[in-house]
Amino acid sequence: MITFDAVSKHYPDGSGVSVAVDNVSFTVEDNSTVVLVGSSGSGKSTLLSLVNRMTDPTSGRVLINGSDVADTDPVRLRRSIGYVLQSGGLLPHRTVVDNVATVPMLKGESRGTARQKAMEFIEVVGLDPSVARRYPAQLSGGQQQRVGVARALAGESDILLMDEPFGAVDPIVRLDLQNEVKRLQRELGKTILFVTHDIDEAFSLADKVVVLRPGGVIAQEATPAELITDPADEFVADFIGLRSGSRALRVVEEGADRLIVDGTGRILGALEQ
Ligand SMILES: Nc1ncnc2c1ncn2[C@@H]1O[C@H](COP(=O)(O)OP(=O)(O)OP(=O)(O)O)[C@@H](O)[C@H]1O
Repeated sequence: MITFDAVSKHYPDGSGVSVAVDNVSFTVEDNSTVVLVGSSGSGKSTLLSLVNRMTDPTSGRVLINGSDVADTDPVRLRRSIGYVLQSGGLLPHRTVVDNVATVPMLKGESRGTARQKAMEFIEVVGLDPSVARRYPAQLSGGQQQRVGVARALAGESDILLMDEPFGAVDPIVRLDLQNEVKRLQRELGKTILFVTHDIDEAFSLADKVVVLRPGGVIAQEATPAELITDPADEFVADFIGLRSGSRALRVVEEGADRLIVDGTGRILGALEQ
């Protein structure tokens, strides 16, 4: 479980400070996916970077399974947490298998064992084993992102941090990758903190969505169904697009069921009773 406990992060800004995250508290339960959404600059990436200590908070604490990350060596912490970035972050001069094997090797596995493990994760993310000997530049964008996910999984951490991981791939591949993340979460029981600008992606992946407003403040923390049926205020309703175009979502009662329907009449899902 990841716990943000009254976390703030300020950066020096000329003569004053700029507030990236302001007194944020929420938890990511084990085996669940929490998605952070919010306008640009609302502190989403900063919140992720506080978990693996790429940044330290100005005040407050981030806890993993009850232990303050401030008490863990940052390098060890980073090796123990999977991190997937939009750019993929693959090493261009290493083959796919060696990219994925990097973390197991850093953790002390022999090259042979690390490569064997890497091959397993390459298959877990749905890549053909034949891509293992290629270099990142010889892969499509979607394949590169799968390698990024495989590399994050190869650390064998329960926790995955994903910062706009599918922002640069086309919509069809993106759907595919989202389904892959859902499958991995189900099958491998991961605890995932995910950042996206895409509200459909958030609704598709999240057990819980945290909507941030400018200034790094939580506007609402809720399940997708709660956000749709009971947005906290106009900012949230506008942000999730409740009142615009084809996304004008509404709840329709159909006998005993409560269905979520979009502006074109398409049924998107059913609310739990
Ligand atoms: N290293 C830094 N030094 C100074 N200010 C920073 C630094 N990193 C982030 N900020 C500021 O903190 C605020 C939050 O940034 P952050 O990248 O967390 O937002 P975000 O919600 O992820 O944005 P985006 O959606 O555009 O990626 C922004 O105002 C940003 O300019």
